[in-house]
Amino acid sequence: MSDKEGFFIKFHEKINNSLDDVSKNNFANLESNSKRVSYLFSLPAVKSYDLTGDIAKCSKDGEISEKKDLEKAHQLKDEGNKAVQKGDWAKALEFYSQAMMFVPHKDTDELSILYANRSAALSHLEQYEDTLSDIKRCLSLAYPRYLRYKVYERRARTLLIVKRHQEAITAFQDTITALDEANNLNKEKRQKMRTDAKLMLEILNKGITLAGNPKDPEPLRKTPPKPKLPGKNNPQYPAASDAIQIDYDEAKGRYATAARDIQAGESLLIEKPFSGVLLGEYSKTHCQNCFIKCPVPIPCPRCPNVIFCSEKCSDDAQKTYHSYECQILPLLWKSGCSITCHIALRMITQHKKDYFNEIISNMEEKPTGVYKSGDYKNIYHLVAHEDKRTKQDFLHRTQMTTFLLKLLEISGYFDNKPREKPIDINELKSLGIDEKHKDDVALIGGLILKNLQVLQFNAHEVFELQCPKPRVGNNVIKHNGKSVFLAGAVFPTLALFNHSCDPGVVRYFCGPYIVVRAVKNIKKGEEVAENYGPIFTTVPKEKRQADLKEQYWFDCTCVPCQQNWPRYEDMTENYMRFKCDSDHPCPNVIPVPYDCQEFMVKCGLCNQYTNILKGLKSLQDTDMMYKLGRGAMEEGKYGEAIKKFIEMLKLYDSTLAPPYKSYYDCVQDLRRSMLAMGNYSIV
Ligand SMILES: C[S@@+](CC[C@H](N)C(=O)[O-])C[C@H]1O[C@@H](n2cnc3c(N)ncnc32)[C@H](O)[C@@H]1O
Repeated sequence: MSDKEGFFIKFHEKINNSLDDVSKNNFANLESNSKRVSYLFSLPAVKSYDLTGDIAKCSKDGEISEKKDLEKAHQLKDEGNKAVQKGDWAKALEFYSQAMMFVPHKDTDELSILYANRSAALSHLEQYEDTLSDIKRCLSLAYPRYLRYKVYERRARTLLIVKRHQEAITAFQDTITALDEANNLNKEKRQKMRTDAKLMLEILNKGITLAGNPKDPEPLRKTPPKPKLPGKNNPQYPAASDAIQIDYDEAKGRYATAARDIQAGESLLIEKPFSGVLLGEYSKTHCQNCFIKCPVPIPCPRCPNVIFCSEKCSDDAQKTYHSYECQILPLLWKSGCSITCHIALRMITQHKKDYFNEIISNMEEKPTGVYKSGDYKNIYHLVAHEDKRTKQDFLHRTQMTTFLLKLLEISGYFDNKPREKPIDINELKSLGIDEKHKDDVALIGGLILKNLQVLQFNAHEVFELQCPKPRVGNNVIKHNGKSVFLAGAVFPTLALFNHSCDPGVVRYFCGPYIVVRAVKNIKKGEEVAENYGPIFTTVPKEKRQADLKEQYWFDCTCVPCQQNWPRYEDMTENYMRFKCDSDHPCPNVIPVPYDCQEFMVKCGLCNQYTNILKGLKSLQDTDMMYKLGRGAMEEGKYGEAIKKFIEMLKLYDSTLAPPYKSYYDCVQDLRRSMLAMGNYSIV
């Protein structure tokens, strides 16, 4: 194990080895999560466990977390200024952004200067909405009064470019007023700026009067709009459309089915995660709160560890989880614990302790009523397979819980007082938690242990497409992007969908929202299944089944598994799979060779005849449609491509039964075109 991997695995091994058989047996007899956690914490070997040795190995000079550091901020600002002198505005933007992350909270004047400098870089890079945002931030801080004329003038000129003339008038007026305090400017320069601003005011006022005093256009949106389901939502499961219904059976638990015929392309579910956590390696490039890439970040006021895309995301995080996680994040990352551990912790830090104290009394009752994505009780009742767990499994997860609880204690969570100062390694000399938090250990520890079990089966990866830089004059071709795993999250309604090796849906992300769309036509009453990893077109049945059993603890009985469908590369194209189109609905498939001379073929099941000529005629145009769809895709016209692929699937479905290659070519391209609608970044 390298230090880079952290100490979490070693920690488990050591704790495991330090427990005697009696303790392990006692533990095995415990019947609730909270008893398991409390018991482990009562053992001297656990209480006295010293974490400092483990941590020291993976921290530089015993430092656990990076601190705000004005000197470092100054160095980075200087680099930014040098980049400006070379005219490299993109580099300047990067350095100023990095510098901001290290400015201590109290040094608001320094931060305001960085915002002002960055607004200049953004203006040169023609990112006008960002320029205006940074100017606003700069002015809301302690930006020196004698310099304010500069940013007011930049604001005025930027507003002119984006044609917000009414606002530009105010900004020019502010420039003139601010010039009174510009005591660093010599008289002539000051006078010239004043005259220019007055002239602009005259021109603007005249223009606006002539145009009939029109309203300014709305600012351009920086964040993607919240996606919306077309049509009606399911009243019981509002994150899903009314085309989805949730059914239950003893063997499969809950699963989604089609409440009516669903057309390929339909949006079926849009949901925000109950909890989601960005991977540590993206904490300086993507928003901690909504996971979108942010080239113009705003820093956390207290730590240099994370960035946010907007004040809204920053506020959401600061008011909840991040105030507690701020100081413990580096330790969490360095420990090498999984993203699942971090989500289990976030599910706690996003609410105050009192919230859990209030809801715990009726937690075991099955939730009824509207299934809301923000309701912890729904998460608590997701599949955890508690009855199938071994004592070793419980012990392992309870050990994870002890570490997370220790971090919570250090974070100030139990005292409802977010920690301000960085962690001192000596605080980790013992894993034990102060006696006064005994009840918290039982309550919150029990919930973390439950979260860890639930997340094992119900968490999803959050990804974005990383697209290569386009050649000059080209569109960004997003379907060629690489899917990159950014974060982990739990989506409570999506977690009710079961798996199939031939899934009916695709999922992608718009900001923090997951969007689930049909990639096939699905008949009323049929299952709407998603995919947990292995797909029949690429992975052999034995491997799919083994992986699903190991990870999700079920035996897959989907149609491709039952009928042993061939992988894509093994699909033969020497016959077509006609659907029996007798008057009585018949599920049979009639294999017809390509060189078949007859046009009426008999079904071996219902003995009725199917007119294959009619079917072949309807498929005549599919080759051309596919070419057009692919062509649109290559030009980045994904809406057009999707339309063509959907039309094709309709024709295929009216005649042939999968699996066959051209059907999966079409489904695959439909899937790729839809993925291109989601989050992406240029690399
Ligand atoms: C994300 S949950 C899906 C919803 C779950 N059925 C429920 O009742 O809440 C994953 C779990 O559902 C069950 N499951 C998923 N797909 C299945 C399938 N194709 N057949 C049987 N069980 C399945 C397994 O128990 C799996 O661990």
